[in-house]
Amino acid sequence: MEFKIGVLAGDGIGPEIVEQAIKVMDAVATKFGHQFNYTKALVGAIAIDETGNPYPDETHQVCLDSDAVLFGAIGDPKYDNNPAAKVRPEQGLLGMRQKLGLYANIRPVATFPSLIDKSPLKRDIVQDVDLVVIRELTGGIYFGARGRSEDLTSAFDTCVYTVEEVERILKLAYSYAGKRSKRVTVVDKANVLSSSRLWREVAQRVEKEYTDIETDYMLVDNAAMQLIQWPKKFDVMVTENMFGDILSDEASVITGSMGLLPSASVGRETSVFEPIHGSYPQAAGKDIANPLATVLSAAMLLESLDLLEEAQAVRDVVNKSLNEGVVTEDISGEGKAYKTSEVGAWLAENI
Ligand SMILES: NC(=O)c1ccc[n+]([C@@H]2O[C@H](COP(=O)([O-])OP(=O)(O)OC[C@H]3O[C@@H](n4cnc5c(N)ncnc54)[C@H](O)[C@@H]3O)[C@@H](O)[C@H]2O)c1
Ligand SMILES: CC(C)[C@H](C(=O)O)[C@@H](O)C(=O)O
Ligand SMILES: [Mg+2]
Repeated sequence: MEFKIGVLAGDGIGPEIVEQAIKVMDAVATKFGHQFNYTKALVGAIAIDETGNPYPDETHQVCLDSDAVLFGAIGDPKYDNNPAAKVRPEQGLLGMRQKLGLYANIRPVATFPSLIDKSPLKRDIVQDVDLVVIRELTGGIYFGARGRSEDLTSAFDTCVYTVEEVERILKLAYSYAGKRSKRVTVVDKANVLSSSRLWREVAQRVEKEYTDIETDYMLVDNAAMQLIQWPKKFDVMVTENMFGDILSDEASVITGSMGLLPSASVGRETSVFEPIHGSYPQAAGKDIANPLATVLSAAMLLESLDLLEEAQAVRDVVNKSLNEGVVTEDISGEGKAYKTSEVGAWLAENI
């Protein structure tokens, strides 16, 4: 079969890691007799440099015209270190999520058996963890009114959620839980925030529609602690935009590296598949970043195209590379550290 894939590599390590995922997708295409037609488009700092816009209209059109989009990462220290910058790479990512209506970000976190000892957490804590963070992606404090007082002595950000936004993400989380171990943990800060009290009110209503699913409510500070103390307690964790951002980075500690966690951003228009990590500027151009989060995002992309066997082949070859120690420096420990490009080539050869 033939598919149109939008490719938004972005900044920093973005191009290097996306290149490896494409090698793997091309190997899948050869093995299974498909054709992936890639269209590259600009996003982030590189898009600002070349067009002045972090998410140009042409890029949006490429996303709309694609069956799925593979995304690398955005972000550049020249903007991070300049709080006064008027246009920022992150606006490209947020603009894309908003314009494509990508309201749900699905971030699976599962232990890789061969990496158990790479986690700083104890073996019995990380063994057999299999959870998914479902992060609301187009609402909350990321998209509320923000600004600065006229005399510049204060600034504000606003966290707003509507009943409809909360209901929509909760329903997606419950339908996910229905296919898994039937447990949902709703994470909020309902003891303080009125937006969280709205979440809890809506959740208490939605919960009643899913009588076969067990619901827990947990305050986010407690959830941050329990996530690394007893991660096996969680199956589907659903939460608002900023809490989900923070908790999923925290969860990467369970697997052993930020370079391992993939995600799918789904919603109204074409879905986008993106590693949870950023542009890791310290590693840009050095061929050392772990490409597996992006390769596993490509596996989620294949799954979204109903290419289930193909997605499994990608997961299998990733596991094989981990078992055989063909890995980058973040998880190589005492063993040989392979280059980003070497890992990509090995995966493609062994698919
Ligand atoms: N989705 C995105 O595009 C995205 C996500 C997060 C951060 N950012 C942006 O990225 C820039 C850098 O942010 P940051 O340093 O806070 O976060 P980051 O995720 O880029 O890096 C944090 C740390 O995680 C590790 N890491 C990340 N990716 C890795 C990989 N593939 N292999 C091995 N180790 C990896 C490294 O130790 C790195 O120092 C900022 O401009 C930020 O806004 C973008
Ligand atoms: C870069 C930033 C805007 C983004 C977010 O906070 O959503 C990132 O941290 C992520 O997790 O994709
Ligand atoms: Mg993040």
